[in-house]
Amino acid sequence: MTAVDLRSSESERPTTVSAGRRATEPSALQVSGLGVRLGGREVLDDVNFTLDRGEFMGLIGPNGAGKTTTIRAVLGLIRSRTGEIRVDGSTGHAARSRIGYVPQRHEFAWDLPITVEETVMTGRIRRIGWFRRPKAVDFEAAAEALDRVHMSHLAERPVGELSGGQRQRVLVARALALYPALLLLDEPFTGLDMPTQELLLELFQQLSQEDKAVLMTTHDLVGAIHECSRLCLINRTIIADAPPSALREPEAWMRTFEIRASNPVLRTLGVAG
Ligand SMILES: Nc1ncnc2c1ncn2[C@@H]1O[C@H](COP(=O)(O)OP(=O)(O)OP(=O)(O)O)[C@@H](O)[C@H]1O
Repeated sequence: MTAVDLRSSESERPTTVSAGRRATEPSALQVSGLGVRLGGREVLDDVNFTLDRGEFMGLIGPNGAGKTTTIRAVLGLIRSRTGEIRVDGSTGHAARSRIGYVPQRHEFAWDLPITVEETVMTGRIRRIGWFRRPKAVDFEAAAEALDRVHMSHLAERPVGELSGGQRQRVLVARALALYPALLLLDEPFTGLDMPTQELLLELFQQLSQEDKAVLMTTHDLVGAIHECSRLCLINRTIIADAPPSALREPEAWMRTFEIRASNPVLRTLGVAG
């Protein structure tokens, strides 16, 4: 059985401090020399990056670049061939169990006969303990998380009845119910209308300003350039890692997406030569 975390809800809640890593504290996430082989192919090779609290990082690359694989490796869901992953300075399972993870929407079993609130509560299952009942602090955390995604009014609704945008918001609340210091988002905007994208984007930015570290994979390049504080361009390995303002030259984008200098997307991104 998973150990129950006895911390009170007060101690779980983060204090809001200014963004940026203090000299004495480890990075929220440190990926060093990560290599992953899947199906006999080298999917990731020597991937290196760090993510500090206060940062909102976009992990960007073409289909099959290894974005989801990177997230799955950080979560410990797949075995890496080389390298080391540290969460809050630790390689242990305990640190990983406090990562907030928002999977791609289709990965969740939406036909489960449970309500929105119960779905959010599944995000705290390790803390509650398997086969134990949630306590007042768990209900408080779930309510707070639902409130942050503006879904409190649908708490009693069966999840199977929700729209795509509402489902995405529930998945975000499920991750937030754990009060994570590190939040991993796998393509959170796919198929969402603009108001829902705006709501979530604003929330992710707020979370990073609340001293959380936020990592998002996305195919919305323009959105990432405008909204993320840092971008990692990946194609099997990290090709560039910098704030968007420092990625004004087309070469790194061309290498990452394997496109020519004449590709109009470069003009859309404002990086054409
Ligand atoms: N279980 C698996 N077995 C074999 N190969 C896999 C497996 N999972 C992923 N791959 C391969 O690993 C590579 C990286 O996949 P990954 O899903 O990480 O890419 P991605 O950057 O997230 O792509 P997308 O933008 O299409 O979601 C792909 O070539 C994919 O086919």
